[in-house]
Amino acid sequence: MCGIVGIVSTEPANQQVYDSLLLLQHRGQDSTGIATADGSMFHMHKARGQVREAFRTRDMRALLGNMGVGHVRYATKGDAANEQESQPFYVNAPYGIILVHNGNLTNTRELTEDLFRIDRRHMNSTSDTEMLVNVLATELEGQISGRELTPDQVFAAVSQVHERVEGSYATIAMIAGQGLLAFRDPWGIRPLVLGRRTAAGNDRDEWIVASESLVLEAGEYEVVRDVAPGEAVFITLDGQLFSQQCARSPRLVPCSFEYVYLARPDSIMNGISVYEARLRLGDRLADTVTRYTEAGDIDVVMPIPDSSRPAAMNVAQKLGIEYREGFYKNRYVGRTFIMPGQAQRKRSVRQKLNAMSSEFRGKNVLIIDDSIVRGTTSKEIVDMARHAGANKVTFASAAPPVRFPHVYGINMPSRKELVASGRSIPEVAQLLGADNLIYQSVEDMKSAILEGQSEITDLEMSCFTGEYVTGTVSEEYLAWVEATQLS
Ligand SMILES: O=P(O)(O)OC[C@H]1O[C@H](OP(=O)(O)OP(=O)(O)O)[C@H](O)[C@@H]1O
Ligand SMILES: NC(=O)CC[C@H](N)C(=O)O
Ligand SMILES: [Mg+2]
Repeated sequence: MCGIVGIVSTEPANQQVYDSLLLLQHRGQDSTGIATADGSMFHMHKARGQVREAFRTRDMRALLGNMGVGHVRYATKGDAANEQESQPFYVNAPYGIILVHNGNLTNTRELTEDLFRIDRRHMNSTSDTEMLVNVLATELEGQISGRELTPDQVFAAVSQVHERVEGSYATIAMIAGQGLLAFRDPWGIRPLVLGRRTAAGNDRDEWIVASESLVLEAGEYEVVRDVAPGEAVFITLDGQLFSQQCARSPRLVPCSFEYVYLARPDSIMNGISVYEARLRLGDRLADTVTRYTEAGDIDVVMPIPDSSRPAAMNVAQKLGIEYREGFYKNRYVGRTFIMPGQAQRKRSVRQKLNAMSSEFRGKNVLIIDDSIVRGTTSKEIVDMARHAGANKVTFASAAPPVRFPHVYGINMPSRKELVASGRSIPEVAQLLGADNLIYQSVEDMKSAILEGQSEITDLEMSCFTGEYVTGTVSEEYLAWVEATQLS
């Protein structure tokens, strides 16, 4: 779950891309990069870590030109610490392409072989994004005839990309001297939204494509629409927009985990407000809590900041029990779940959260989190609550048990590390040290997220159900992922 942005402006793009990346920081903290295009010349700066520490003034000054793309990385393939695998990725032909990608390709083994043997292209990393840009380049090369690149040729190349790659990919690419291309996989698993603005005194539109709508709002762009699953959008250097459906049978099946945890609550994704989805997750969870508890079991309801706040608020309201904030969060520690490596994640939970004894002493607490994945957070939290003097600890998750690997851009590749995999709910409760553990059901999660809208009938929920929407995800593939991917 990386964050991506692309801009075709009438002014220098560097600051706009930087500002957008700051707003997408919650989607990835491993590394970041910006590339701009000044005529046919590309400029790029990439570095490890977060946006604020990665770009100095001199780096920004060198990013010339009115078109730009940016990326914040949360690695899912390859090496989180390897700068060579940070994005954007560049290939020098045809024309020169620079690409950013949010998602994860699931047929990288086949692609590695084909890219080398058939396309004779050399990959210098294990990143799936390097493969994606090379497939795009090969297909674009195959479509170009004559001296001019046409939108139809670009769209034909994207259609070929859809045929060759599998998995999830929300993608933005700059083609030197030509324009900006954005496309989304045929299931629309990862998000991508299109925006437009016309600056005062300007006679042409400026365009933005980004992972989340809050970026558009902040830049005073009007939200045009989400890029459709399988669709490609091509914006020329002078601001003309062309779009076309490039997939054979597109169907919107967006990732449920965006609504549960990943996205910022102030974003609207595929027409669904993330904040409202989280409130509704709280409503449904309250009903389940009522079924699994007795009167007197809960004195106060508490969120684990930050992501579970909306759900916890509505649980409290629906149960008619007081909402209190007993955990104080250190705002200078980033999101722990998206940090690489279990040791760092574990250390950071303690640095990030502190329990206030006055809120816990002698009380029966219902602690709400948006999800329990590895159990890193919840185990520490239950322990902290007990040390702070809690009497009875009930723990509830606004998402169902995570039992299966996520292979579409969220780094949970191995069943071994998922606390609910192969365990019953009482066994997980015991492991976390909670007196009672309550999970949202899959049906309730789905209807809470989709309530009130009719266009989407399905969500990508594989980490909860084990059902994968794309082709090559088999038991054999999952075993390979478990043996080779990051953890
Ligand atoms: O079971 P785990 O493996 O611990 O993962 C789940 C936890 O990780 C996330 O929090 P995070 O600290 O990343 O971000 P937040 O501040 O947005 O809640 C999520 O909100 C859960 O609290
Ligand atoms: N989370 C993501 O979207 C990751 C993108 C890409 N697979 C990488 O690892 O860099
Ligand atoms: Mg959290």
